[in-house]
Amino acid sequence: MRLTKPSAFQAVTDSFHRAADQLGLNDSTRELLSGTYREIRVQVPVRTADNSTRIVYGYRVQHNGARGPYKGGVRYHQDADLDEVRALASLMTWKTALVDVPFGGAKGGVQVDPATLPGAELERLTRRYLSQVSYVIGERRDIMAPDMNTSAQTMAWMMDEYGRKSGHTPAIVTGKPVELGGSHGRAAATGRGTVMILEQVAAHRGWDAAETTVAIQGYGNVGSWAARLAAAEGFRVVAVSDVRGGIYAPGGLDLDAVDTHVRESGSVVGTPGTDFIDNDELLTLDVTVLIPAALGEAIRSDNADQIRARLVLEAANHPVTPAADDILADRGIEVQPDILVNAGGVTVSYFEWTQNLQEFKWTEEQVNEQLRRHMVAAYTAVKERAAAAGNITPRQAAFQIGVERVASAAKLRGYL
Ligand SMILES: NC(=O)C1=CN([C@@H]2O[C@H](COP(=O)(O)OP(=O)(O)OC[C@H]3O[C@@H](n4cnc5c(N)ncnc54)[C@H](O)[C@@H]3O)[C@@H](O)[C@H]2O)C=CC1
Ligand SMILES: O=C(O)CCC(=O)C(=O)O
Repeated sequence: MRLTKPSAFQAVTDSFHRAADQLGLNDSTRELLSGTYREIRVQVPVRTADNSTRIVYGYRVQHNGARGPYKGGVRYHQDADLDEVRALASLMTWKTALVDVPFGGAKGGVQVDPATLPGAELERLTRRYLSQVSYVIGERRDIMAPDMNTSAQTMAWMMDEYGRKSGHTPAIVTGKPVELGGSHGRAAATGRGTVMILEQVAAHRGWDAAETTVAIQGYGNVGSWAARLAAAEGFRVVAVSDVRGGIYAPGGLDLDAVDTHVRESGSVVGTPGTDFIDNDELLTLDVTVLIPAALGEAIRSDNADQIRARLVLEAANHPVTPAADDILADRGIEVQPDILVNAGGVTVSYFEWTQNLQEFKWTEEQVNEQLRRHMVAAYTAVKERAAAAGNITPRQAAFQIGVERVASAAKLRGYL
């Protein structure tokens, strides 16, 4: 029984400790892997349109680099504090290990609501943040990428700013525009990886795609690509949402109409032919599959017993708290974990990085084929580990695999 709400970092570390118990890790290994290697907080002064200065705070947390350079996105959000960034950085360590790309784990955050930064302020903030953290990053040290409220444009500004001091260095960030050395397929990769996992589970369970209904919270980069690609594979996407609310059409959404409405109005809400639902209602719809693809901790102990989906695919990072995870497991609802489901993004980031280092471009077909190879291998490893252990969840199996690989690399390097 948990009496106080754990912080985000404590919550994701809970999964690490469960894996560490199951693997029988010794104390020094546990201490090394549960902590972070380096955390920096920087002041980011931003000159505003009225010629005053606004100070915001940015973070970069490098969690573990045993398997390769630190790797992870940068989030702009008013709640992106050090604890949240730490939590997200640690997830990157287990994620890169699980999908077997040669990176460690890191994450960045700037604690600001980007909607409050008009015009050129967002670019000035991005350049200043990059410059403040430039002492700890590098194309073979720590490589950034987009996350919530950051985009290919943000990465273009970061690459350009880094290049002012260090010379043209495309591999310093991934998720760049294709014209600047970004990889074909990176924009869609996290949503595509999510749908690859959906296909695997559906095949395993014998679900017919047309009968499989899907609700998605969040219609940004990840959620919108997951929706479009799931629909393209024949799944029935019945509900999507964004920060302003959600839309529902039991027969299936017309996603072209949704995209047109988003382009014109900035929100999914009000798409013709749909009913309004709020985000709480979306989470508790009677659907086959629920895909949280927005913020962390969307599913908590206060709403976990109302979830009616048979499968939760964690496209967002840490969308299910540990207490909610236990409730869902007790209720027989399968949860496929973030470090597997949303790993398509960092996998294609790895392909982008290698393309940049080799100064060579892959086709989109090559990218998607290699992405499928990594995603299916990771899914299969998780399924087999869970089956062999008998009584562990996919999350526990995924963490066991990730933690085992990082512990092994740390030992081989002589850290332990
Ligand atoms: N972009 C990427 O490649 C990856 C992203 N992720 C995770 O996926 C999630 C979504 O990221 P992106 O799609 O990149 O962000 P995004 O900024 O492109 O889109 C976020 C979406 O969530 C909605 N949203 C924000 N606050 C909300 C709230 N309180 N309730 C409901 N909806 C809300 C926004 O309106 C928007 O539709 C995050 O948890 C992120 O960490 C994970 C792996 C890679
Ligand atoms: O593409 C990347 O390097 C990192 C993506 C990310 O931040 C994540 O997987 O949470």
